[in-house]
Amino acid sequence: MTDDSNEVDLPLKAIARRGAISSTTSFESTDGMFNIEKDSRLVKLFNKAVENNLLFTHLDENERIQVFNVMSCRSYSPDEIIIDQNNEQEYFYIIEEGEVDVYADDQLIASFGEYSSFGELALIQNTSRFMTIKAKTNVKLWTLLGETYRKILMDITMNKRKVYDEFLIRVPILQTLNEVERFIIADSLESVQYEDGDIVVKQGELGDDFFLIVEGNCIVYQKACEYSEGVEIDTLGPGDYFGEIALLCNRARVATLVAQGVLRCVKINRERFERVLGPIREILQRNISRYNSIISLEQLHIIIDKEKEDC
Ligand SMILES: Nc1ncnc2c1ncn2[C@@H]1O[C@@H]2COP(=O)(O)O[C@H]2[C@H]1O
Repeated sequence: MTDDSNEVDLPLKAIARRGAISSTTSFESTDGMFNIEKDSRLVKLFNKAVENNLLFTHLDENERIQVFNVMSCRSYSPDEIIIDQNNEQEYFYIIEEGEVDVYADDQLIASFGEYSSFGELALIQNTSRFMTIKAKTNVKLWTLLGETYRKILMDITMNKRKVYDEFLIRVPILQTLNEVERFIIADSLESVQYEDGDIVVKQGELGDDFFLIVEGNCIVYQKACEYSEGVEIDTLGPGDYFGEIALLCNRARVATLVAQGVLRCVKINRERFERVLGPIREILQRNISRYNSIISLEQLHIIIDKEKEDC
């Protein structure tokens, strides 16, 4: 095995680009490797390799990059053992070049090729993998120690809670929540940024996200019917929210929101919305009637109230 030393010689750089709210922490991985900022080609390769991996889908781009940056590169020749069954360290692997064979008690159980990832069990638990992995060809792969991944995840979570809590505590709609409820929301937030004129949500389209504005403003436009002109009906700013109607009422967006200058938001997807915003669902529903809307939102209320009765 050869450690690709050019990787280690690179200067230590910041591990994550700053998002709307992001936390950057430096880590020294437990296998002695430092953070090495990965170039865009590698980030693309890693993203592709983990695209169907559940353990990465809940991380946003910044968080994934923090994990990628502690991955170490190793090269192997054909037939070289990459890991043997009795090795106590647990790794997750991404193959950049070549192919590997996986054996359990000398039985070939799987083969993996370029851009594939394997060993994700190592990321969630601390048990022996009972697998021997052998290079089939010349192989270049990237490894992540399970322990390092778990530490990063813990640090990301703690940082995110701390950073977001300072924001969430000032959001009017969340005033009734306690600290634990705010932490649950913080864990689910993803930061997004829009440039001046960007359409964030569009009337008539289906949507899956609920937004809180961190910084900047957006203008709310609405049209009375499909063919009429959009009319400016409101402006939203820091601490305001939008996008709840599509999620609460399971219907298309009732307004178009356009960024005015740089707009920084955090968003929660549909799947998490129900779970984390349950405690303020009723307030959100009640507030819909306060909108200065040019289309009737009464109908929506009838639907919501009916749903409540049915429950
Ligand atoms: N006056 C308004 N009328 C309707 N929706 C509004 C208004 N002001 C802000 N909005 C938000 O615009 C959002 C557009 O997407 P949704 O329909 O999901 O949810 C809507 C509300 O959150």
